[in-house]
Amino acid sequence: MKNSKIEVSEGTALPVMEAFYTIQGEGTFSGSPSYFIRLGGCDVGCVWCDVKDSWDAAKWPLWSVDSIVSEAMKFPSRTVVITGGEPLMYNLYPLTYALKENGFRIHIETSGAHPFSGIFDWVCFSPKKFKKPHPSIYEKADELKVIAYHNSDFAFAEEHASKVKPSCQKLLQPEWSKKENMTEKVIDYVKSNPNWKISLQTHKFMDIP
Ligand SMILES: C[S@@+](CC[C@H](N)C(=O)[O-])C[C@H]1O[C@@H](n2cnc3c(N)ncnc32)[C@H](O)[C@@H]1O
Ligand SMILES: Nc1nc2[nH]cc(C(=O)O)c2c(=O)[nH]1
Ligand code: SF4
Ligand SMILES: [Mg+2]
Repeated sequence: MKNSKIEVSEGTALPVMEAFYTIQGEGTFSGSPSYFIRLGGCDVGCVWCDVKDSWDAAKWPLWSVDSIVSEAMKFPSRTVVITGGEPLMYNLYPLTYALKENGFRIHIETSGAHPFSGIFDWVCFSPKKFKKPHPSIYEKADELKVIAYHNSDFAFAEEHASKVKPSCQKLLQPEWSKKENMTEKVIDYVKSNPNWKISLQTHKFMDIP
């Protein structure tokens, strides 16, 4: 067995905080049954992050790529969502290659703060003010999902919208703790700017993972 640090740097073993079968709650594929793989580790530091427990990678066990894939195979959906933490902190080629070989459709949820790696069918890019995105994300993003927490987030959303490819879906998602106030603003913004759509965290309303 190789040194585990080398395995993580090569992406053949990864820290897994949790892996669970649920319904994609957000974005373009909201409502789709999906297997979520949540990798541990994030250095972005969003003040409103709903999964702060994920930040310290050392807290989470290392799983081999083979064990991640064999767990995913136990569920009926062939769509996996790789999230975190920030999944692009790792080399995602070994994991995504192995998932593809086993017939999965692969989505990612990322802040884009690290260089892009891996093979994906759908890339959800959620840029953050707390750590600038790496330029490699802009040509990869299929969905731009900006969290509306403050009024300045609409201008931040437009700044990133100007850099993604024309086919990229543009979504505004109210930050959960500010949803009473921000949902109203998001509704008004989208009605005046119809190239945007609303994304809600529907899993939280349904009280599912
Ligand atoms: C927990 S993050 C993990 C993936 C990656 N680090 C990222 O931020 O895209 C998954 C998604 O949840 C969103 N999110 C996190 N906390 C949120 C909150 N309090 N309200 C609304 N969306 C939130 C993120 O913007 C991202 O789109
Ligand atoms: N149901 C459900 N849908 C989600 N979409 C993105 C999530 C994430 O945390 O990346 C998430 C999540 O945590 N649960
Ligand atoms: S980038 Fe994602 S995981 Fe990291 S702090 Fe922000 S929302 Fe949380
Ligand atoms: Mg979540």
